[in-house]
Amino acid sequence: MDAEEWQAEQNRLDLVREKMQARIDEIEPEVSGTREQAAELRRRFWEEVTVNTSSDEDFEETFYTIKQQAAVLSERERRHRLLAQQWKSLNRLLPSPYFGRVDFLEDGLNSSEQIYIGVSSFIDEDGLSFLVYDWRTPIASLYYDHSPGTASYDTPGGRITGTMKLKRQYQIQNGQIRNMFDASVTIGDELLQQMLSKSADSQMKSIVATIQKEQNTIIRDDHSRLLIVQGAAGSGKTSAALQRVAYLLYKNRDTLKADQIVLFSPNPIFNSYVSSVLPELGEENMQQTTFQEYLEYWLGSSLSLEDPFDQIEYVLTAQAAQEYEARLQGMKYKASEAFLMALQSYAQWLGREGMLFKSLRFRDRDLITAERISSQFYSYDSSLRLANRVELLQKWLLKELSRIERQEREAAWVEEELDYLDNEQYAEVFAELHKDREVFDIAERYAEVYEKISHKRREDEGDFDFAEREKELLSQWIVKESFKPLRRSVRKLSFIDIHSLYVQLFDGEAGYREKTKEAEIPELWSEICQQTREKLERFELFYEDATPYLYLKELIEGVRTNTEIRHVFVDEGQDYSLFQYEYLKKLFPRARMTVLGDFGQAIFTQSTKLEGDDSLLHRLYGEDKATLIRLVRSYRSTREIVEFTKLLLADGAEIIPFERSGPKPLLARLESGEKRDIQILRDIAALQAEGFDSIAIITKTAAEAHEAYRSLLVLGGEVLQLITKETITFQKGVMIVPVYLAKGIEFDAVLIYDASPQTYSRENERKLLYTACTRAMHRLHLYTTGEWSPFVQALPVELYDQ
Ligand SMILES: Nc1ncnc2c1ncn2[C@@H]1O[C@H](COP(=O)(O)OP(=O)(O)OP(=O)(O)O)[C@@H](O)[C@H]1O
Repeated sequence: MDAEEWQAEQNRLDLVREKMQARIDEIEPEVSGTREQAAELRRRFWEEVTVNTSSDEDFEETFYTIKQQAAVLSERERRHRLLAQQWKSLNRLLPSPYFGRVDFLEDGLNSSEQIYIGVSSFIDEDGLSFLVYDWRTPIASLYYDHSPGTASYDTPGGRITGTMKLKRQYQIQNGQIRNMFDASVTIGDELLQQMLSKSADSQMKSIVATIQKEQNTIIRDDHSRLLIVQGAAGSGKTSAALQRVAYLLYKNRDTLKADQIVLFSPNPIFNSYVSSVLPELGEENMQQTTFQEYLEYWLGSSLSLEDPFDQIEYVLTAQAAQEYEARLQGMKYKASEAFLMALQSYAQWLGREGMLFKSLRFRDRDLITAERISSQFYSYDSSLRLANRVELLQKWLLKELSRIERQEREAAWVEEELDYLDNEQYAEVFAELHKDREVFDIAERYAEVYEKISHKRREDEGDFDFAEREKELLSQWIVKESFKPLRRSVRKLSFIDIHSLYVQLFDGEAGYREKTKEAEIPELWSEICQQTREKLERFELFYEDATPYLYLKELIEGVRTNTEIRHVFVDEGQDYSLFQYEYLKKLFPRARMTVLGDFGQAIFTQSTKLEGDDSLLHRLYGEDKATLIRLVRSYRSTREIVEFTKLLLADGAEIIPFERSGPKPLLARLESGEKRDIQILRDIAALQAEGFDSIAIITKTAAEAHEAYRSLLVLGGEVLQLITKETITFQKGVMIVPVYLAKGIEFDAVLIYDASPQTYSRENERKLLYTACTRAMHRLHLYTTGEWSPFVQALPVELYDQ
C-alpha cells in the first residue's frame, strides 16, 4: 500500500479518535454526575416523602409522592446506565476503533460509501453519519460474506444490492495502524494467518475481525428452531457460537437479555475458558452450566449421582470387570430413543396400574397408607394425564391432613407435649401465638364474648384468664407445627415413590415387556436389571440412568419448564444422548436451540450423530425446522498437524487445513517409562525455550494422568499442573490432563503421553486419540515405550518425523 494511502488512513483514524476522545470528555462528568445524583436520590428517598396514612386522602397523597419519587430515581438510573454503557464502549473502541472497511456502491446511487467496521458503532455529532459500524449491523455482513465485486446484504426492509469496490483490513494498536491489507478473494487470509499463529491462552479470544463466511451464517441465523453445526476439530464452532450470542443480544437488544440465553458446556474448566469472550465484545455473559449441574440440582438431594467423567473412566479402565459388557449395553440402551418410548409406555401403564406411593407416616404410624393413596389415585378419571391425577391427589392429601390434624388435637401425645413445655418455651409459644394474626383474632373474639357474658370489664388481655382456651390454642399450635413437615412433603410430592417406580422397571424381561411394550431388549437385560437395582438400593444412580430417572419423575409429576430462556446452546453436542435432547426440548419450550459438535470427537457412550440420514437429532422439532451447517476448515492446528490428525479418523478426508505451516508431528519411541518421562521433560524445556507457554501432556484417563503426574514430579517436573474434574480454571503453563477434560480447549503444544496399542487400539479409543491430538495448535508430540497404536501405525510415514 502506498505511503499516501497509508497516511490518509492514519489521518482518518486520528480524526475518529479525536472525536471519540471529545465524546468521552463530554460524557465523563455526566457519567459520574448522574451516578452521584442517583445515589444521593436513593439516600434521600425517604426524606423527600412524608409518610402520612391517617386519612384516605393522606394515604393517597403519600402513595403518589412515593411513586413520583421512584419515577425520578429510575429515570436517573436509566440515564446513568445508558451513559455508562456509552462511555465504556467508547473507551473500548478508542485504542483500536475498527478492524475493517468496505467501500460499497449501492445500485442506483452514484457514489460509494465507506463503511468502517468495529466492535461497536460510533456516530458523528450530527447523529447521522456512522464513523464506525457495529460488526453486527446488517451492512457489516458485506465484510464477512463478500469479496470485491457484486455484493449484497439483507436488511429488515429487503435486500440491498450493489458493488463492493474495496475491502480492507486493519491492525490498529493504541491508535496507530500497524498493518493494513486489501483483501481480494477470501477475507483476511493475511490477518487470519497472523491471528492463528499467536500463542494459546487460558482464555478464548473473540474472532470478530476474521469471522469466515460459513461462520457468519451460523452467527446470523435468525430463523432456525434448531441450528445444528457439525464442524471438524478446530473449525471455530465454539468461537462462532459465542459470536452468535453477541449478535443475538445486539439484534434483539430490546427483548433479549443475556440471562435468557443458556450455554451447556462440556465441563467446568470450559466455562471459565470461554467466559471472557462476550465481555471483550462489550456484552454480558450468558448463563453457563453443565448438564450434570442441572441433574445434581434436581436429583442430588436424594441420590448420589455418577458424573459423565466417572462413567467414561469406567468405560476406559474396567474392561476386565465381569459386569463390563452388560454395563456398556445398558449405557447404550438407556441413551436411546427406544428407551425414551419405553418410559412413555411405562407411564401409560402406570395410568392403569402399578403406581407406587409412600404412606404418610407420623410418630411411627401410618396416617394415610400407601394403599389408601393408591386407591384414591385410581379412583380419578382414567382419561386424565398422570400429572393431573397427581395434582388432584395432592389436593386430596392436604385436605385429609387438615381433617386428621383436627382429630389429632385430642390425642394423648399432644397433652404430653403440652406438659413438657417449660416456662420459657411456653412464653415463646404464647408470643408466637399472638404473632399469629388468625389465632390472635380468635383469642380476641373469645375474650370479647366472654366479657359480654360475664358482664365483667376486661382490664387487659394479660389479666384475662385464658387457661382453657389457651390450652386449646396451644394444642392446635403443637399439632400444626408437627404436621408442617408432612404438608411440606406432600407439596413436594414426596408421597410418590419415584425411586421404587424406577426400580420396578428393572424387574426382569417379562415384566419390562409388559410395562413398556418394548420389543427390542438388550441381550444382557437381566444383568442390566441387576446392576441398576443394586445401584439404586445404595441410593446411587449411574450417569446413564440420571436423565431417564428425571424424565420418568416428570412424566408422573408434571413437566418442569423454563419459559424465560429463549436460546439454548449445546456445545460438544455429540456427547449428549437423544434422550437428553428430548429432555432439553421439553425443559425450554420457548427456546431456539443451537447445537455445535463433531461426531469425530464423540468419546462418550451416549453420543448422538449430528448429521446424515441416520441422525435422529434433525427430527427433534420436525425436520423442516432444523438447519444443518457444516464446517470443514480447521483453523486451530498447522497444516501438518491437521494432515496427521485427520487420517486418524476413518472419514477424516473432509477436513481442510488452513494454510499455516509448522513442523510435522514428532513420534518418539523410548525404551522405558522413565526414559520417556525424562524425554518429555526435556522436550517441554525446549518448547518453552521456543516461546510456547501453554503445553499439555494429554492422557487417556484420569488414572493415567495421576500416574504420569507422579512419575514426572519425581523427575523434577515440579511446575506441572494436574487437571482433574474438580478443576474449574487453569493457568497457562504445563499441565497434565485426561483427554475428556481437554475437550473444547487448545494448547500451543500437545504431548501424547502414551500412544501405545495398550492405550489406543479399540475403536472407541480412536476418537479419544483424535480428540487429544487435535488440541494442538503449533506442535504435536507422541510417545511410546513399545509399539505404536494401530491408528498411528496406519498413517503414511511422510506425515510425521521420528
Ligand atoms: N474466523 C476465525 N478467525 C480467527 N481465529 C479463528 C476463527 N475461527 C476459529 N478460529 C480459531 O481456531 C481455534 C479453534 O476454534 P474453536 O475452539 O472455536 O473450534 P471448535 O470447532 O469449537 O473446536 P473443537 O471442536 O476442537 O473444540 C481457536 O483458537 C479460534 O480462535
